[in-house]
Amino acid sequence: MIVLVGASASGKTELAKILYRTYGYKKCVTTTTRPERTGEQDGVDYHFLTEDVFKSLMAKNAFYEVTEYSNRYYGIQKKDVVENGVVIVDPNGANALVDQADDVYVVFVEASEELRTRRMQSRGDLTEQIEKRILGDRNVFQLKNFHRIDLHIYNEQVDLNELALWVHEHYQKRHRK
Ligand SMILES: Nc1ncnc2c1ncn2[C@@H]1O[C@H](COP(=O)(O)OP(=O)(O)OP(=O)(O)O)[C@@H](O)[C@H]1O
Ligand SMILES: Nc1nc2c(ncn2[C@@H]2O[C@H](COP(=O)(O)O)[C@@H](O)[C@H]2O)c(=O)[nH]1
Repeated sequence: MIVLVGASASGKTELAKILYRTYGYKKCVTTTTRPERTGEQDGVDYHFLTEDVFKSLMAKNAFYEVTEYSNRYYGIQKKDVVENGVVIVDPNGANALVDQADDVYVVFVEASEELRTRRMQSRGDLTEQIEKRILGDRNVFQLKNFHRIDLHIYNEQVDLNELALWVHEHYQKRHRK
């Protein structure tokens, strides 16, 4: 499983879409209590749950891990981790998978704060939310917070198709070892 990790608007979602579309990876849909953004779909982008339902699943030990981000819960349900999958999580999620799951390949996606701010503005995020994410991400996405990184990539003015090919090839190479 490819685990994509990176700060907000580093490009993880777009990169993942190419991995599904072009190379046949399957999406591991995670679960959140945050509201849907315009264009997002329940069961496709996330499993969107109320806090009560989320907590009842926690009580049933349904998650590999649960984290809080921007005052909302996010979690990887055990049932959603599939073979040849791609999952997008923060360092807590990546560490939980590295420690507990098989065949985990962690890809850290980086882009500058300036570019990420512009991308968030273009997708219509609120200014206050952007500032909060930029500041919060400075602490969260530090190398020291990861148990392991297998591939470190930079999505700064590059062709995302080439970046996706790079990730796919490196992941496959590791499989052939
Ligand atoms: N290499 C690129 N070239 C052009 N646009 C890009 C590139 N990478 C990302 N973008 C654009 O930046 C925006 C943010 O990208 P994306 O949604 O993939 O980020 P993300 O890391 O998944 O963010 P979040 O964690 O906040 O959901 C999108 O509108 C996307 O189209
Ligand atoms: N540890 C986990 N992190 C997760 C999970 N699902 C998503 N994420 C991360 O949350 C942020 C915010 O995502 P957004 O869609 O609200 O912009 C992002 O960094 C994701 O990587 C999860 O199950 N566990």
